[in-house]
Amino acid sequence: MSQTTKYKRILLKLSGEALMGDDSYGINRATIDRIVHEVKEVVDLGVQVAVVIGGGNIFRGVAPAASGMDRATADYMGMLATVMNALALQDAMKRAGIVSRVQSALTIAQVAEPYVRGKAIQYLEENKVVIFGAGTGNPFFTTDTAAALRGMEMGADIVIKATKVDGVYTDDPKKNPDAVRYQTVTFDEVIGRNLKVMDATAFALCRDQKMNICVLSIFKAGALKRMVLGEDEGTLVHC
Ligand SMILES: Nc1ncnc2c1ncn2[C@@H]1O[C@H](COP(=O)(O)OP(=O)(O)OP(=O)(O)O)[C@@H](O)[C@H]1O
Ligand SMILES: O=c1ccn([C@@H]2O[C@H](COP(=O)(O)O)[C@@H](O)[C@H]2O)c(=O)[nH]1
Repeated sequence: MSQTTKYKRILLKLSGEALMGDDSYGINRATIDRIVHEVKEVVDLGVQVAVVIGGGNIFRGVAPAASGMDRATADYMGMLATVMNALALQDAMKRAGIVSRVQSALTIAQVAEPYVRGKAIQYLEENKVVIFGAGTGNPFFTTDTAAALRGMEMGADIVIKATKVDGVYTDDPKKNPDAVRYQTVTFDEVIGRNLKVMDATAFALCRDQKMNICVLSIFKAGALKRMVLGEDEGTLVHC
C-alpha cells in the first residue's frame, strides 16, 4: 500500500562529519551505506530528493595544513572536499540501486556536471536524486547556506538538515548535558540566541524566504522517513 507523504520535494543537507562514523576523518563505508539506506526509504516513497553534502569529514583532516592559509584558498579546498563526498555518496547510492546525478558549483568538467538549475529540476522530476557538490561555489560560505540556497532554487517544500544530533537544543548538546531540545522553534529565536546547529546566514535566508527547516539525526533509524510522512521528528524551525 502506498503511503501519502507530507512533502513532495525535499532538500536534504547531509553532514560531512556524519560520514566519518567513529573514524577520526574520511568516509566510513558502513556509515555511508547506513545513511544511504535512510535516504532510499524516502526515495522509495516517491519523494524527490536533492542533496547538499558537507565536507567536515575531509576538511577537518586537512585543517592543520590549511591553518595560516589565505581564507579563500582554504575555503576552495573545503568545497573540493564536498565534491569528493558527493562522488562517494553517488557511488554508495548506485550500489543501493538509487539513480543519482552530481552537479558541482565549481567547474570540474571531467568529474561532475556543472550546476545548472533547470537540469537539476529536470532530474528531480525524473525521480533521480541530485547531489550538489562544492557548496555555493563561493568562499566565505558554508554548505548550510548552500542547502538553503539550493532548496529555494529547486522549489523544495522544506530543507532538512540531517546531522549527528536529533534537533535544535537550547545549547550545544555535545557540550552541555542540560541542554533541552525544542520541538519547534522560530527563526528569530535561533538567530537571537545564536544557536550554532546551522549557520546564521542559512537561517536568515530561510527566514526571509519563508522556507521551513527540520533538523534531525541521520543516525536515528527511520527518522527521515517518519518526518516526510508528517510525523513528529527532530526540530522544526519556522517563521
Ligand atoms: N543549539 C544547538 N543545538 C543542536 N546542535 C548544536 C547546537 N549548537 C551547536 N550544535 C552542534 O552543531 C552540530 C551540527 O552542526 P555542524 O555544522 O557541526 O555539522 P554538520 O553541518 O552536520 O557537519 P558538516 O559541516 O561536516 O557538514 C552538532 O553536532 C552539535 O554538536
Ligand atoms: O559554499 C561554500 C561551502 C563550503 N565552503 C568551504 O567548505 C568547507 C566545508 O563545508 P561545511 O559546510 O563546513 O561542511 C567550509 O568550512 C568552507 O571552508 C565554502 O567556502 N563555500
